[in-house]
Amino acid sequence: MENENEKPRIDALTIALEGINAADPEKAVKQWISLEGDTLLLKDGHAINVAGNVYVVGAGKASGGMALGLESVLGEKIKEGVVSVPEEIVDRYKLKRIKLVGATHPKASEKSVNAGRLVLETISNLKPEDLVVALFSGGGSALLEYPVQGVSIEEISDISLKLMRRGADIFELNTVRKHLSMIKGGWLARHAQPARLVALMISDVIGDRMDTIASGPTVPDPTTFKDARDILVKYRLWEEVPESIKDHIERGLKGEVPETPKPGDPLFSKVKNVIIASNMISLEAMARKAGELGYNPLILTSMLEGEAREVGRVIVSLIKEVKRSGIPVKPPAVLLLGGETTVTVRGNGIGGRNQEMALSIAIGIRGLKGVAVACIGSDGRDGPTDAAGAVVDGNTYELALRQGLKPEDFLTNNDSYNFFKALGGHVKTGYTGTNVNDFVIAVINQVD
Ligand SMILES: Nc1ncnc2c1ncn2[C@@H]1O[C@H](COP(=O)(O)OP(=O)(O)OP(=O)(O)O)[C@@H](O)[C@H]1O
Ligand SMILES: O=C(O)[C@H](O)CO
Ligand SMILES: [Mg+2]
Repeated sequence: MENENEKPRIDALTIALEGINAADPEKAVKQWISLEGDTLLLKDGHAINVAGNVYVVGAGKASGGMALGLESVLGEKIKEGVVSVPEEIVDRYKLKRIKLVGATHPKASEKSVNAGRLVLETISNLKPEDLVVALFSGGGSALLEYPVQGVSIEEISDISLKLMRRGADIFELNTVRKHLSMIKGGWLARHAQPARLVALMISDVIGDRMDTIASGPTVPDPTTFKDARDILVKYRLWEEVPESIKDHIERGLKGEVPETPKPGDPLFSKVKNVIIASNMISLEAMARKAGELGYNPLILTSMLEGEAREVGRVIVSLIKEVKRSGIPVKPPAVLLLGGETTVTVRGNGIGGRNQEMALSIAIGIRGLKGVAVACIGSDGRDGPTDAAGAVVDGNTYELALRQGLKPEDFLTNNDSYNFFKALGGHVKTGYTGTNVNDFVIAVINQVD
């Protein structure tokens, strides 16, 4: 019967929206900070005097919403601010004190350097009583840059693209970018001296390493010029990099140019870095919502990685075990996973890692009663499509066959978008304005 899956589908979507809501940039800032007289209070109890001027800087796809939240808390306290966002959304937020500048992502450009120049100018020649509030989120590395002397932004964006295409992960990519920048890797914090600095971050990085989020402009950098060189060697790019980049890294290796500021550097005694939204924070919010809906929630991970279709098969095995033996959690249950899978695209179809995972799960849960799974990209864009992801249940497979759609064929062709377009099941949120990676919500009732 179909209606036994209707409620799980609706509940899966309700829970998913709770996860996106928990990562809302404006709300997250307002939940994390408050102003009492001349004291800025953080949710973790940290208190900062704001008797001096307050300057705001930042960059990232969610940083416009963060700026909106900050203005509503600090208002007139803010003397001035510059935050870099994707040029497509630069007019989306109406701000009074903070200037949004449009730059480019995922490829950095002169617009990113312009934003970098404005940011550095904003926090130059400050006083000890001044406060800098930094707002960083995913996409910040491309949106904000100020290259080291002698290296061009084109050279940085070209080597970044080559590293991505050769499979470098975000930690490796940002290790290289930190060593070619006057902002990344803690340099922004040094530039802000002698003012105090609070950095609020929305994490799109698996494991939430703060030195990697937007390449950590305010965070001590444990990586070195040697790490950067080794990464370029690992991806067979050391012989290909422009002379300017090779020369700078070699001078860094010889100590002729300064290393990025390291953990333990006294400058960070006046810096406070906090993550105000992340995949785990959203998973915890979704677990609370699942509990309110009467389910036993279980968070399994916020660090999910691997080939989407294979990860889907593992999730199917977890669902079947819950139904069969109530292990690791008794039904009615909700399993919650987060992270960022990958897709090796071989076919000529259209899709995204969340839609592909949902299709793989639909194949595996065929015939299960009372089971629905939603796979969602929190930024609202799954792959080059207008869907955030998809929701499937134990009937999806049969429904597809009845319409002459063979799920396995669409999976083989990496054509998940067209599968859900034909059958239904797309989740469309529009651009959410945040990015804390992907969510999987598996709702499991015990109806048989
Ligand atoms: N036909 C397809 N089917 C499944 N996945 C695809 C397909 N085409 C592209 N992809 C996947 O979509 C990914 C790009 O998705 P997306 O644009 O959401 O990137 P992202 O990592 O989320 O970047 P951002 O942080 O900017 O959102 C690629 O890494 C690729 O693996
Ligand atoms: O901009 C970046 O570096 C990535 O989105 C990780 O935060
Ligand atoms: Mg995305």
